[in-house]
Amino acid sequence: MSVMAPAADKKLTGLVAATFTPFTTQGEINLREIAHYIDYLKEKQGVNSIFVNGTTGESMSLTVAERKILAEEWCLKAKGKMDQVVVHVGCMSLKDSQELAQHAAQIGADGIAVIAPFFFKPTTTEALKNFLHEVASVAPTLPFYYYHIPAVTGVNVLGRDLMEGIEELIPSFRGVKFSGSDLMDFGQCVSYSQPHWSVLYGVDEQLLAALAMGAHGAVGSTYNYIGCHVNELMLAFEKGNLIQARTIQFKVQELLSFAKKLRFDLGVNKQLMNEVSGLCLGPPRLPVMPCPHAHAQSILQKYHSIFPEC
Ligand SMILES: CC(=O)N[C@@H]([C@@H](O)[C@H](O)[C@H](O)CO)[C@@H](O)CC(=O)C(=O)O
Repeated sequence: MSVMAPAADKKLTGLVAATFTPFTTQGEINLREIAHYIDYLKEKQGVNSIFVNGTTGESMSLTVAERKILAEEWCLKAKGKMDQVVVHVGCMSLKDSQELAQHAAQIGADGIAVIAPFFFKPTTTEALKNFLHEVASVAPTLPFYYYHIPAVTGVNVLGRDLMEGIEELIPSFRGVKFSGSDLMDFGQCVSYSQPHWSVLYGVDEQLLAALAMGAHGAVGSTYNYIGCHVNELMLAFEKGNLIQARTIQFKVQELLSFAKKLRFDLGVNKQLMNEVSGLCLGPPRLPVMPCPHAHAQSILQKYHSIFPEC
């Protein structure tokens, strides 16, 4: 594999889809769907950046080898189509994370992100920072993002505390993907952030509140299938049309609260994407269970009743 030139350091903004990992019906990674997936996001959803191998991509259920093959394919097929491909390289093992970070640099990713390890959890901010530093230091030319998702990791270090002095430790630090609902911490991250950093929000059902706090963009799973509507939300907010922005945000909430009553997990989420997009992303991988047909159908019906065609 040839080593690519370091990615240009562009600020990550706007709507970023956290992609699902395509699997065959036998549960193997399905690379053939990736090019179609990218076209779908760009043409039908107006999404121009992707966050791959994250939570939605079931990274923790993939082998390191699978994650490399997937990252390579996403970067290759996104070339000339997507503005940015950020590869999540977080693992429970520091060595695995470093291997994936080096690999992301070799394949021309635009950035890497790292989640807090959550089996042996860092018990202090310093321990978490040291872990992130060790990963970032093997790919020093790649913009580095901390992936904050405390409800999943159980690591409750505040984003703002993590940011304190971080650039001295990680010169490639470029921001946080903040998938938490603590809007005070989020606001403090934005207020502390440097002009070349991005603070992106990852709880799709309350994006508007984060925009009011100054979010530079949004990363989420639902942007795979409601991206075009959320783009309108962001545009309305930018233009100061809060009524329109709120109307769209309330629709997102209506869909998600309906889905949550029917056990909205990754299996259901992925099936909704399959149904809406017509792509063949397959089932999730165990331990995530496939979505029962009846659930998928009623959520799909709700989706169509709330969101007309883009
Ligand atoms: C816990 C979780 O999966 N959160 C999602 C959200 O997009 C979430 O699906 C959405 O807000 C619906 O609850 C993202 O923050 C995750 C994400 O960006 C990723 O897959 O890396």
